[in-house]
Amino acid sequence: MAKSMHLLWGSGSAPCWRLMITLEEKKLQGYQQKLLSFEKMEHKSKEVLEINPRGQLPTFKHGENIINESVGACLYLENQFKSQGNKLIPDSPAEQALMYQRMMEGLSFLEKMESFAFYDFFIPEGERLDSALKRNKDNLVTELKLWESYLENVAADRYLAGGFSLADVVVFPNVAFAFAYGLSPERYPKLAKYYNLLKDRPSIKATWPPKWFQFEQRSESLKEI
Ligand SMILES: N[C@@H](CCC(=O)N[C@@H](CS)C(=O)NCC(=O)O)C(=O)O
Repeated sequence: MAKSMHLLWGSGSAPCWRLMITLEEKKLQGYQQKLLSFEKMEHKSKEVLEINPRGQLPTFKHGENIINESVGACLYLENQFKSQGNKLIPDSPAEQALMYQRMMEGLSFLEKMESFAFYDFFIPEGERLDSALKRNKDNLVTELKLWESYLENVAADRYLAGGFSLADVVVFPNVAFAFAYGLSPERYPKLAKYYNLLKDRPSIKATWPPKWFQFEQRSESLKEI
């Protein structure tokens, strides 16, 4: 089954990582995969563009079914392989609602983090403004405080929506990204606790990005947050 799956991915990409965690959780090891380099612009190669006209990673195919959007791919895999591996969508309506809520909020979380951490990369030199960077920083602090409150009662096997779920699949890579980029565990203790509770989970450990920083000088960019 997994042999008919093809994944093109990039190291340090949260969207790629969430899909790879899902593949592990659903016991779909053995899928075909290729690590591409963002620095070498391999995400814009013919190999990617043929499957994903956006030229983004992940690029994913199951047989003839193309599903490149990472959250869509995670939902697809959970639906196609419901009874295989770990169940990632809870049955209880209350937990399911919370899971979908946090899973989709995880996308805003990543966007806010990237808007600040990669400001210089996204905005050409002549267009950068201190005021815009400050606004992005303030937005990120507000966002991080929100997640601290969501994780108020985090404990072993009590994550974002109860047991481990697609909410964690989407959000954990963001949290790991934040700490990899220098976020202070003292200022964000609940996020740190969540990180420590999940970092050794087999699906997460097995797929940990071999390389975080495409741009070494940005590796401390969240230190002052
Ligand atoms: N919506 C996509 C976004 C994927 C995405 O943003 N990938 C980034 C790497 S993290 C990428 O390939 N960026 C290159 C580009 O957009 O040109 C998903 O969640 O799968």
